[in-house]
Parts: sequence; structure tokens; C-alpha cells
Amino acid sequence: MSRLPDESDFRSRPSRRGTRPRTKQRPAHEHAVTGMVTGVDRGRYTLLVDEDGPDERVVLAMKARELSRDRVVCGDRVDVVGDASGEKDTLARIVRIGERATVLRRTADDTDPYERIVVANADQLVIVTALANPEPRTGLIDRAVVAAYDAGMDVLLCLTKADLASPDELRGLYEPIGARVVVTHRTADREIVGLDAVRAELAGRTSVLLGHSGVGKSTLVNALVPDAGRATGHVNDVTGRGRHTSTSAVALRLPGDAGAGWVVDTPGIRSFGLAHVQVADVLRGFDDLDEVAAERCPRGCTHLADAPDCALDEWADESDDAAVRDVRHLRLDSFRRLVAARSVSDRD
Ligand SMILES: Nc1nc2c(ncn2[C@@H]2O[C@H](COP(=O)(O)OP(=O)(O)OP(=O)(O)O)[C@@H](O)[C@H]2O)c(=O)[nH]1
Repeated sequence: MSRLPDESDFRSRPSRRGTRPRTKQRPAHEHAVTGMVTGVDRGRYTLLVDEDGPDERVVLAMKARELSRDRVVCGDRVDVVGDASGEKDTLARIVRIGERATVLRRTADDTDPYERIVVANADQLVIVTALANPEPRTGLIDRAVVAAYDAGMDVLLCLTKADLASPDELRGLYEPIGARVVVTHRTADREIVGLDAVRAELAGRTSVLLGHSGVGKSTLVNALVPDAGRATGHVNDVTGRGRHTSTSAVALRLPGDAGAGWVVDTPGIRSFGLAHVQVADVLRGFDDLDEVAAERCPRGCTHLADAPDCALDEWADESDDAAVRDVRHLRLDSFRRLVAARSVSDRD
């Protein structure tokens, strides 16, 4: 896969002095313990160590000097040394970042010159969209779907405020492209109908929740994780900041037995710059199209509607079954719509 370099690549670049081995052997950190990063706040990392084990504890840590150029993000599995007791006023040191199963990225933009990893090791992106008030914007949903496919994550579309409008149109648009869809609404006595279906989709997984202001994401998070305040209480004690004022991602554990799953709330992240995403990355989200493209498209084919001899159009037309043709056309159109969504600004 081709992609632009990001800050995680800096480590592998040779220094000006070349790749001369260091004279001093680095300590092996044999006594390191592993934790999951649940929050990041101004150089302080909150970790959950020994998750679901007898010594489970929240540990506050900073990065060791050798990692100063590496970014540690929510969801990372890291090794720490030093005082990892989790006692008040202790600070451990992160010495290693575990290999990442998935990376959700966003492109550099005017306010930040680096392409950044936003969350590591998440399984699915939950796009929270209100069916009305505010009106759903498919362009924004498409961009989030592209970000998820690029990251190797599944997509769950959570349609809120079903008391105000029907979910049918959005369901018809996104289910054919492999997104799972759940629908919720709140009753007069503030109960959320559909919450069990949401819980079932989140169970045992790490899910990143994304949503624009006013779509009902906070309502949903509070219902899913009633003790969210307590889960991050340790950080609040130390930094004086709560998750509601934090602008970076925070991982909240779903209530239940061991392995119940995590939701990562992204208060400061409303959408993603996608300039780093290639057509091939989007294509990977569509197994059938990907296979046809690999076998039958000419070299260098862009797969767009104006591409000469793109085999995808022929493939969509060639079934004898009208229903199959319809589905193929829908998927091909969706794929091209997503590719186009990459280059549109979030403000459009
Ligand atoms: N009609 C209706 N309103 C809802 C529903 N869920 C939430 N709301 C309302 O929608 C508004 C926004 O909900 P929040 O949960 O604060 O939305 P948010 O996405 O977290 O928005 P920010 O807090 O601005 O980031 C609130 O006034 C809620 O009471 C629903 O299912 N139906």
C-alpha cells in the first residue's frame, strides 16, 4: 500500500550520521509492564494496566526520552517502566509502543502540518448521525467511511433521533456497501430505544465514536457508559480536566464482564482530512470490485467513471440477473462516490 509518510516513520529514517550502531546498549526494560492508553493530555498518558487481571490499575505515565519523536495515541498498547503502581502522585515511563493492528489517521491541514494517527487498535468506526436536527449530510458520512476503510476498520452507522425522521434512505445508501446500521431514538422520559442493538454491535470490540455537534453522541455515550466520569476520574484528579473539556480521544470501558469492549469518544475530532487516502485504499473496502479491478482493469486504471476501459462498468452490466446488476451498480456508484468524497472539504 502506498501512503504518505507520517510521524511514525521518522524513527526509521537514518540520522545524518547514518545508521552507525549506538555504542551504549539500551536497557532491555525486562521488568516493563504493558498497558492500554485510555487518554492523552498534555504529555501525560493514562493507561489501564493488567486489564481484567487481578492487579488491574490505572497508571499515569510520560514518554521516555527515546520515544520523544514517536506519537503515543489512545488505544496504543505500551510497555512502561518505573513506578507503575498506580499510586497517587506516581508517574511511570513509556518505553515501547506495541505494533498497531489498525491506525485511524487524518491528513495534515492548515492548523497542523503533520499527518497524524488519531486512534490505534480500534475495530470499528461508529458514525453517529442524526436523522434530523441537524440534517444528515451524506458527504460527511462518506468521508468517515473512507477513513474507516483506509484504517482497516469496520463501519457502524448509528442513526439517532428516529422520532424525527425515517432511517430508510440512509439505510439503503450504506447497508449495500458493508456498513452495519443501528437506529435509536429517545423517548419523552429520556430512555433510548434501540440501545440494546447498539450494545450488541459494540460488545467485545473497540469502537471509535464520531459525530458532529448536536447529533446526540453525548447522550449515547452517557447511556452506554453510565460511569464514564469515574472511568477517567484518576486523570481528572491529576490534571483537573474532565473528558468533557478534553479535545483528544478518550477510551471508556463498556460496563459488563471481562472483555466487554471499549468505546473511544473523540470530542475534538469531528471529521478527517483524507488527502493521504489512495483509490486503492478505498477499493479494499469493496472485495468484489477489488478482485475485478485486479484481474481485468488496464494498468494505471483510475476506476473512475471517465476511466477508459475500466472493467468495473462491464462487470456491473454483465450478469443475466437484473437484481445482481442492480446491486453491482449500486456498489460501483458507492465506491466512486467515496473516492470523490476524499477530495471534498469537510465544510462543503
Ligand atoms: N428528538 C430527539 N432529540 C435527541 C435525541 N437524542 C438526543 N437528542 C437531543 O439532541 C441534542 C444534542 O444531543 P447531545 O447528546 O448533546 O449531542 P452531541 O452530539 O453530544 O453534541 P455536542 O454535545 O454538541 O457535541 C440534545 O438537545 C438532546 O436532548 C433523540 O433521539 N431524539
